[in-house]
This record gives sequence, structure tokens and C-alpha cells, in this order.
Amino acid sequence: MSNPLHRTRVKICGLTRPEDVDAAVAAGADALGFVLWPGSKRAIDEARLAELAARVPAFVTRVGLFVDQEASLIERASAHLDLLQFHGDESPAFCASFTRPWLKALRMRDDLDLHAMAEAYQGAQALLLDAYRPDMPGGTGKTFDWSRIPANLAKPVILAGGLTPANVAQAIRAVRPFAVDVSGGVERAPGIKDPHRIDDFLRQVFLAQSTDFLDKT
Ligand SMILES: O=C(O)c1ccccc1NCC(=O)[C@H](O)[C@H](O)COP(=O)(O)O
Repeated sequence: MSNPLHRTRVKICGLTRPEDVDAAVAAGADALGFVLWPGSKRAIDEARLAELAARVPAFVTRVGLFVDQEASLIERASAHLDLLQFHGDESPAFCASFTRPWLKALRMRDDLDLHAMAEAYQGAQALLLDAYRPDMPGGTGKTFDWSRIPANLAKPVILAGGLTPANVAQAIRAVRPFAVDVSGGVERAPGIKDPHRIDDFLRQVFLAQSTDFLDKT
């Protein structure tokens, strides 16, 4: 994103509690992520999704996270979601088979060819890039080498993986992503967000792009 007027969008992920949804909305988050994969410490079930999604106001995007799950579950959950985020080995055709726009999450394993993935998943709204750990499909709390992200990728980038209030400004300057995505960096414990850290994260994003704007105009 080379436009100095671009506002880096923020997604707060792994929300499990009403008060955390409210805190993220109040802080100015653009999108909220709900993990529907039962293997996660941040997993919620469909009833909880319905409850949390109903609190989200207009113009804030409700994103559901899935890892190689049944189409029937994704279809039911879609009633409460604006966007789907796929973290497993889902094919492009599977991702595109629902009534919602979607993101493909990619873990930055050493041999990952991002240009090839952008081509394969060209139906995605964006690629969410996260750290690779063989035993975890997401939410690792780890950063990766941001210099591996090519500037000319054919899809918008959502930068994830180990972002915190302390490093998000540096990440934005290094990568210039469409959006940043955080989970562990704004938590007190897995699935339990800290409203002060959420505020601080949003503030750091705002400051990073404000100084960038002033530098360029
Ligand atoms: O959070 C999880 O437990 C999880 C489990 C399975 C798939 C995805 C999952 N989380 C994805 C994310 O929350 C985002 O990729 C996140 O921004 C990165 O997490 P973190 O490094 O903790 O900020």
C-alpha cells in the first residue's frame, strides 16, 4: 500500500467474551475474529458466535475462522458472519463455495511460494500471512521474517503473527499491509483480551500511519 492516505485496517482476533467484543469495537477495530475450530484455546461454539456477533455494530466486519471443517458448519455459522477465514488445507474451490467473501490464511513455512498462492487463491479478498509452527494452524504468537513478503504480491496482505502494541508500528512501516491482525498480543490469557492492550494496539496503528502521512505530505 503506497498511498499515504491508506488507513491500515485492524482485526482483533480470537474473541470469546461480550466485554472483549465491546472493547474492540470501542477502540475502533475494523474487524473481529471468532475461532470456530474446536482445537483452539480461543474456540467458541455456534451459540456463542450468535451471541457475540449480535453485539457487533454496522461497518465492523465479523470474521469466522475455520480449519478444515465441515461445509455444513461453515454454512450455519455464515448466518452470523460477514467474512470467512480459512486456516487449513482448504482448496480454492471449497473456500469459494460459500455465500460469504473469504480470506486464505497462509503460514510462512520456508518453502511457501507466495506468488503461487496468490494465483491459486485469486478468489480471496486478501491473504492473511502468519508465522509457521508445524503443530499449530494459527494463533502462534510468533512473528516471521517480514522481508519475505514481496511488495508486488497480487493480493492485499493482512499481516498476522506475534504483533503487539510494541512492534505493530514497525511492522506497518516494514510491510505496508492492507491490515494487521492480532490475537495474543492484546490478551492477558488465551481468549481473554485486555482492553488496555487493545486500545494501545489501535493507538500505535494510528500513530504509525499518522507519522507516515506527515512524512509524505
Ligand atoms: O488463535 C487460535 O487459536 C487459532 C487457531 C487456529 C487457527 C487460527 C487461530 N488464530 C488465528 C489468529 O488469531 C490470527 O492469525 C492471529 O492474528 C495471529 O495470532 P497471534 O500471533 O496470537 O497474534
